[in-house]
Amino acid sequence: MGVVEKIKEIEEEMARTQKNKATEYHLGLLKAKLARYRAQLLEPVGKSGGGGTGFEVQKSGDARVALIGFPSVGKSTLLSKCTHTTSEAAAYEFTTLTAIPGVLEYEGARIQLLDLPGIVEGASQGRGRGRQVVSTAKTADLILIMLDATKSDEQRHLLEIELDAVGIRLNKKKPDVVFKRKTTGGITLTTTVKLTRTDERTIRTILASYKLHNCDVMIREDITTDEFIDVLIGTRKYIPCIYVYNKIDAISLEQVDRLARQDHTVVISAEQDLNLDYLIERIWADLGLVKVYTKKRGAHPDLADPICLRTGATIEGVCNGIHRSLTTNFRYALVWGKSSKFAPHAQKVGLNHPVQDDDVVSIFTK
Ligand SMILES: Nc1nc2c(ncn2[C@@H]2O[C@H](COP(=O)(O)OP(=O)(O)OP(=O)(O)O)[C@@H](O)[C@H]2O)c(=O)[nH]1
Ligand SMILES: [K+]
Ligand SMILES: [Mg+2]
Repeated sequence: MGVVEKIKEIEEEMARTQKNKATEYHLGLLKAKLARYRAQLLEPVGKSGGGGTGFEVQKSGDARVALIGFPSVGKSTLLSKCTHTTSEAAAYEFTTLTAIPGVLEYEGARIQLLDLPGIVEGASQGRGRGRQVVSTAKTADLILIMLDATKSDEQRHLLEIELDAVGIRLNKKKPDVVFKRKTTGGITLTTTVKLTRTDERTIRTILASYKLHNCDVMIREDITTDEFIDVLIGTRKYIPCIYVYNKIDAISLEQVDRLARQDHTVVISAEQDLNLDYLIERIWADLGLVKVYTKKRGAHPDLADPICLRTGATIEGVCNGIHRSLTTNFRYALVWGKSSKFAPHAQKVGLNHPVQDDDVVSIFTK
C-alpha cells in the first residue's frame, strides 16, 4: 500500500472513531501515524524530484510577504497596485505561472511582496504547481491568504488545510513545550499546568510510537495532542497570516461588514483601490518590524529617516541598514531606549546587541 492510501485509511478510521475520553488515546496514536505519513509525502522524491522546494526567488528587503489563494482572486492585481512591479492580471485562471516579487515601501521598510500562482485543492499533495507554492509560503514572514469575497466561505478553510498539510501553523505561537532527547534514563514527563485537552497517557503513547524511549518533556501550556505531535516533528513553521477578502466592490455592504468582523481579516478591492492603505498598515504591524533612529554625536536623532529591522535584529543590522562598511569599521555603539539596560541613559554595546522598537543608536567607527 502506498503512503497516500495509508493516509486515506487512517483518515477514514479517524472519521469513524467517536471522539470521547475513551478513544482519545487511540485517536492520538492515529494522529501521530498520520503526521508521519504526511511528512513522508512531502519529502522530495529522489534528487531531481524537489517536491518540497519552492520557487527560487531571492529574498530581499526587510521581510517577505507571500500571496496565497485560489486562481483569479486578484493576487496579481494587488501586487501591481502596491508595488512598482506589474504582474499580469486577467479574467482567466492560472494567469500567473511563477513567483513574481515586488517591493512594498512603507515606514522606511522595504517589504518583498511575492505574487504566486493560484493553487487548487490538493496542492499540498503535489497537484499542479501547488506544492511549489505552498513550499514558498513556508519561507514567508507573513502570509496573505487572499479570498474572493463574492465566493463561498469554504475557500478559506480549504486553503488553511493545504498550508497545514505542509506544516505551516497560521497565527499560532510555538507550543510552550521543552523537549530533549537523551540516550538513557527513560522518559521524564513534567507538566506545569493541568492538561485538559490531552493527557499523560496519550503523550506517552505518542512518544512510544515515535520510538522515543529516553527523553525529557516539560509541558508548560495546556496543549492539544496535535500540538504535541508538532513539537516532536519539530519542523513546523509558525507564521502570522492576514485573510484578505478582495472584490468587496461586488458585494453588499452588509456582506462586507460581516467579513470584516472576523479575526485577522482585512477587506479590500484591489481593482477599485478600496482599503489598500489599511491593508499595508496591517501588513507592517503584523510583521512586527522594529524602527530604529540614528543619531550623530552631538546632534539630535534623525527622526525623519528611521531604519527598519526585523524583530530580533541587532546593532549589526542597524550598521548594514546605514552602510555595509560600518560593520567592518565598527568600534562600539551607544543605544538609548527600551534596549538600554541603563535607560533613560545610554548603554555602550557591541554588534550583537539586540535593538528594540524606537531605540536611538549612535555608531562609533575606527
Ligand atoms: N470586481 C473586482 N474584480 C477584481 C478585483 N481585483 C481583481 N479583479 C479581477 O479578477 C480577475 C483576476 O485577477 P488576477 O489579479 O489575475 O487574479 P490572480 O489571483 O492573480 O489570478 P491567477 O494568477 O490566475 O491565480 C481579473 O479579471 C481582475 O480584473 C476587485 O477588486 N474587484
Ligand atoms: K487570473
Ligand atoms: Mg496572478
